[in-house]
Amino acid sequence: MIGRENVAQEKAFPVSWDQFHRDCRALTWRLNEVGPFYAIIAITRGGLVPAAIVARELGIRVIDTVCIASYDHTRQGDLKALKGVSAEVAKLGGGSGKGLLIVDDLVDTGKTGRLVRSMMPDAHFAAVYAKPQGKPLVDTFITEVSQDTWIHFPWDTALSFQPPIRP
Ligand SMILES: O=P(O)(O)OC[C@H]1O[C@H](OP(=O)(O)OP(=O)(O)O)[C@H](O)[C@@H]1O
Ligand SMILES: Nc1nc2[nH]cnc2c(=O)[nH]1
Ligand SMILES: [Mg+2]
Repeated sequence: MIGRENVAQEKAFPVSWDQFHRDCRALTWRLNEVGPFYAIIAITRGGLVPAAIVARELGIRVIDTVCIASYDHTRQGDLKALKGVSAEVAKLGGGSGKGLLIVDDLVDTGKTGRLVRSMMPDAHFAAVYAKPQGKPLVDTFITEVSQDTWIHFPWDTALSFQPPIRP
């Protein structure tokens, strides 16, 4: 079990729906230069949201999932691959993943990315956000945040009252 408490001075990086949508569009502009892709593989669950946006922008209708569980809120446990890519989509990628696009919301330590890459070594791996440890695993990303930053996604958060800076 890797505890996030090992990471000193955690900073918060809240992302709104609007910002996330814009960052996904920016990611797609970059991916459009690299494709075309036969299919998108979303790493669940966080990758489902950017995968839908990227698929819409690139006109891709074949979408599969690789289901990985590792974090229990902010603590990372052992990685569990709950579901791999379907035989049909694996065939499109010729067994090595060539021409397939893997999408996730972020790479942090890179453990999830490494596992998925081992399943499809020639696939293109894109994430919206990247931390330094995970960055070498992704082919395309949009925004880098420091390793001691926790990204708060809009599907995990809600608007709430903030006390004023000067009480
Ligand atoms: O680079 P790593 O340190 O492996 O972390 C990155 C992974 O962690 C989060 O998923 P999580 O396991 O929390 O599951 P979820 O997508 O279902 O929320 C995130 O969506 C990435 O998939
Ligand atoms: N929401 C969220 N999940 C993560 N999983 C690994 N790192 C992060 C992060 O910074 N934010
Ligand atoms: Mg995830």
